[in-house]
Amino acid sequence: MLQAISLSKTYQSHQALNELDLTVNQGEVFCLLGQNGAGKTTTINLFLGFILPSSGKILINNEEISATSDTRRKHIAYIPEVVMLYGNLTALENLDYFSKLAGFNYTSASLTEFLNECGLQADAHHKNLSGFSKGMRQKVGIAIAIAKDAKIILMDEPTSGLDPKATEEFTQLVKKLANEGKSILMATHDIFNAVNVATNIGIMRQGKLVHTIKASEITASDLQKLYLQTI
Ligand SMILES: Nc1ncnc2c1ncn2[C@@H]1O[C@H](COP(=O)(O)OP(=O)(O)OP(=O)(O)O)[C@@H](O)[C@H]1O
Repeated sequence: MLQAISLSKTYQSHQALNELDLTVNQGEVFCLLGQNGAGKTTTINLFLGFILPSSGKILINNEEISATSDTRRKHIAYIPEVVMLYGNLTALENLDYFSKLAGFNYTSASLTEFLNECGLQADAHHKNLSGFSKGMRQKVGIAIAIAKDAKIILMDEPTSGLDPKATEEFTQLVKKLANEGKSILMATHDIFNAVNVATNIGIMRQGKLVHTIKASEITASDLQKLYLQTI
């Protein structure tokens, strides 16, 4: 479980995040919506420890995380908008390398299984990543998260630039990960996908979370209306 309690971040005099309270339980997908500059990436960067909060707390499994804590690195995986891995290594080599960095030494059969689980076609397993599409890179990134046994996965705009088929594959994969007990937080501009994939949807405005909605209780069209009224 991932939690922010009254989390704030101020840059000079600009408040990028204002007392954010947010919980992503095990098995849940939380989608953060909001205009450019609303504070979505700031939220993710705080959870990742890339930046320090001005005030407030971050908890993982009910335990407060300090700036230097190892818990964060152990439990959280990050899938950025474009997954940057080694272009001159194959999918399997990248997966093997990053698994070993995290302290796991898998057989090639297990590594292959992780890539299969993420839907990367078998003929791509031995190809260099330099030729991979955004969707294929994302699958390798998610395979690394699974191999590292990360309980929490953070994603920044994962569906931007994906074609509809790749978006659908991504959605099914995220749902499967949530069913397996992962906590997933994603920043997105994709209202339709948010309704499809999320458990909860938050709408941010000027650093504040102004609405939190259960995805099962709203249609994409009503969410779009609420979003446009809110921002
Ligand atoms: N390093 C920084 N220094 C100063 N201001 C910053 C810094 N990083 C972010 N901000 C400001 O904080 C606010 C929130 O930015 P953030 O990147 O979190 O928004 P966002 O919701 O992720 O937007 P986008 O959809 O464009 O990614 C913005 O006003 C931004 O200009």
